Amino acid sequence: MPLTRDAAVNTANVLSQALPYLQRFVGKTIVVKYGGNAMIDEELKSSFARDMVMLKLIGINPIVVHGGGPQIGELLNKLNIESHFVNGMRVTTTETMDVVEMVLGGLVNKSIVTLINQNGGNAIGLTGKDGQLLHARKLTVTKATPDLEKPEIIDIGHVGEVSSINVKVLEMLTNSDFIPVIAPIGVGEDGASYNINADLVAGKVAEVLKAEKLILLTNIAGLMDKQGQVLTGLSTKQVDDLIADGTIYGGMLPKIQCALDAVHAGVTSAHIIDGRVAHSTLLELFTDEGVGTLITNRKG
Ligand SMILES: Nc1ncnc2c1ncn2[C@@H]1O[C@H](COP(=O)(O)OP(=O)(O)O)[C@@H](O)[C@H]1O
Ligand SMILES: CC(=O)N[C@@H](CCC(=O)OP(=O)(O)O)C(=O)O
Repeated sequence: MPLTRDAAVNTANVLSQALPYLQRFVGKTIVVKYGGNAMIDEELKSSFARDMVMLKLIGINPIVVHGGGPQIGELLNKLNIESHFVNGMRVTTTETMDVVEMVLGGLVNKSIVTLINQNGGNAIGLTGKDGQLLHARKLTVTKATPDLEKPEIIDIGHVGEVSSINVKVLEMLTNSDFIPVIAPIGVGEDGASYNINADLVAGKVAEVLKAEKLILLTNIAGLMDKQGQVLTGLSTKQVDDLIADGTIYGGMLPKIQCALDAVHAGVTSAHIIDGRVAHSTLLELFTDEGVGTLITNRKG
């Protein structure tokens, strides 16, 4: 349907208002973490894919890292395997690791790649095994005990952290106009698979690429205080206090940790935004309002 004159003028105004942001971000790399909880319905998934295609077309370099926690949980459920989490990380037995690899590297990765390609982009899906993109080592998780000198070490199985990233693979793809879509599975020195929290992978990718922004799309309006108000412009000290008093828990723990690590390592800003809002990435990048929690490297 053709636009009315008013609607057409409005569209032109919106495009024109985006000009200063375009000037700032063209040529820059933006790492977007697409959480499994933000993959709600087909329309929303399609709006995400269109945003990535549009960024690439206008000369911004999007790198997608995806999650898929709820999708893994669904298949584990069908297989009668229980899900357990420690500090927001899935306890990953050998049996669970197989399911994680199938769901993330197969189902979820290929559905995002297909959507981007259907919308006119050129996406290539990778797990950390492809081109040895993500080298991983076992993650050590500790729990405080009354004896502060000796925290208890908890074994959560095949859960990893990124030890190094083969940046050449990403550079090769992005220089050839592809959009990399990365599933958070790492490879150990012995070739073993590691399940890595997708937020942590996105944060590390943003760090090594010296990205302009790390955008974390999730299923909540942002980082909230106890009253449910979205918090923004937080310092490291404030975040530590919010973790200590239990305001930040579960899946928000790795998210906030990787956002802080990324900005400390030189990423200009990290954003935790509501992936349930259509075109939330474009709103965050190209409007003054923004749509979530902004974290920058502020001391205090
Ligand atoms: N302070 C907080 N503010 C907002 N969400 C929080 C907070 N603490 C914990 N959460 C939880 O973290 C969840 C987001 O993490 P997670 O479910 O792992 O998302 P994703 O799948 O997008 O990575 C929220 O839905 C919320 O339940
Ligand atoms: C170790 C660990 O917890 N890995 C995650 C990987 C997927 C993920 O991070 O998905 P979301 O971003 O959708 O939560 C998991 O198994 O659920």
